[in-house]
Amino acid sequence: MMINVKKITSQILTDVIRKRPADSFKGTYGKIALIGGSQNFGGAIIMASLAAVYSGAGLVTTITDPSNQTSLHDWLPEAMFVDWNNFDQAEPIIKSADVVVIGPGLGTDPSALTLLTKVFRIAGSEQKLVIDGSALTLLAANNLPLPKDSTNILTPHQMEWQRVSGIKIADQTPEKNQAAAKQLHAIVVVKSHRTQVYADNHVYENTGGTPAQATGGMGDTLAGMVGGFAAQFKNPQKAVLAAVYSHSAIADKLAEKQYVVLPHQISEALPKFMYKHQAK
Ligand SMILES: NC(=O)C1=CN([C@@H]2O[C@H](COP(=O)(O)OP(=O)(O)OC[C@H]3O[C@@H](n4cnc5c(N)ncnc54)[C@H](O)[C@@H]3O)[C@@H](O)[C@H]2O)[C@@H](O)CC1
Ligand SMILES: Nc1ncnc2c1ncn2[C@@H]1O[C@H](COP(=O)(O)OP(=O)(O)O)[C@@H](O)[C@H]1O
Ligand SMILES: [Mg+2]
Repeated sequence: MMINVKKITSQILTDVIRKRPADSFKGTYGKIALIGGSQNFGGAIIMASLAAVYSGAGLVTTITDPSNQTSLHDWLPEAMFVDWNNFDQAEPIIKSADVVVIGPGLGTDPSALTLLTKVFRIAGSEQKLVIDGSALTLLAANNLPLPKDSTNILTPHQMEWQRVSGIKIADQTPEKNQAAAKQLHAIVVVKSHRTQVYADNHVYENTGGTPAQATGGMGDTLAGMVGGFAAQFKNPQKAVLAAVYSHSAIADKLAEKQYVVLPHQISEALPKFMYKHQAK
């Protein structure tokens, strides 16, 4: 049976980006832990962290390889750092986070699998887990079940989705994707030139996006934005839709005058973009 695909439009922005109440503090806007950034892929977790901070998240901790600490703080003094080899220090931070983003630049070596397994084990029912990049590749390759209590948000590109769902890229129809997303009990963002979101029994399709986004780090940035929005805005499904829409709307604007859009430019544009489109 034909599935009716709903379009993601600018309407989602004023619907989700609320005006900030005067009587608020950092905690009002959520705590996020971002986990990733192996020695080879340090940029991924820095771009994801940049996106989370610039989206307006209240407090951001980046749990990554110690080789990234200096460059992280060069880019983002707002983020706190934890050495991902020190799980005793990382665990309480992960447990008390409203949102955990895991996967950007995580890598697929045994230590990455151990860390992913530990995080899945402690994920709680109040938490939102954004699972991206190598975390998706690892969970597919090792048949790791998703944590059953947390709200899980997967952000695969089409090849990562093929690995996770078993559906070949050419066969990734809305019907097949929705069936696989339901089976996972997860919100699934299938990223492409017209990204689709599978959530609360609906299929949404983004109306924006430009080939100027086809560059490394663009998905890492989306993962950080999804985390930043999910940390601040109550409804997780709508927060994901607003992040997906904002990500391409900012890129479309930049691509009016640029051949390629650099992922960090999207993050840097977020504060002004969100101010402009917040609820009246
Ligand atoms: N600067 C950095 O540190 C960066 C780190 N990254 C990290 O690198 C790790 C690996 O991610 P990658 O996505 O690069 O590698 P993957 O191996 O997961 O996916 C890339 C492979 O999938 C195929 N593929 C992807 N999208 C496709 C599509 N739409 N159609 C057909 N084939 C497609 C490509 O041909 C390639 O073989 C992740 O953890 C990611 O976060 C990347 O985000 C790139 C930037
Ligand atoms: N031609 C395109 N048009 C619009 N968006 C695109 C295009 N190519 C890639 N993108 C977007 O760029 C991002 C790529 O994600 P991903 O492959 O995970 O990047 P990363 O290198 O950060 O892991 C997705 O959000 C995808 O929708
Ligand atoms: Mg990616």
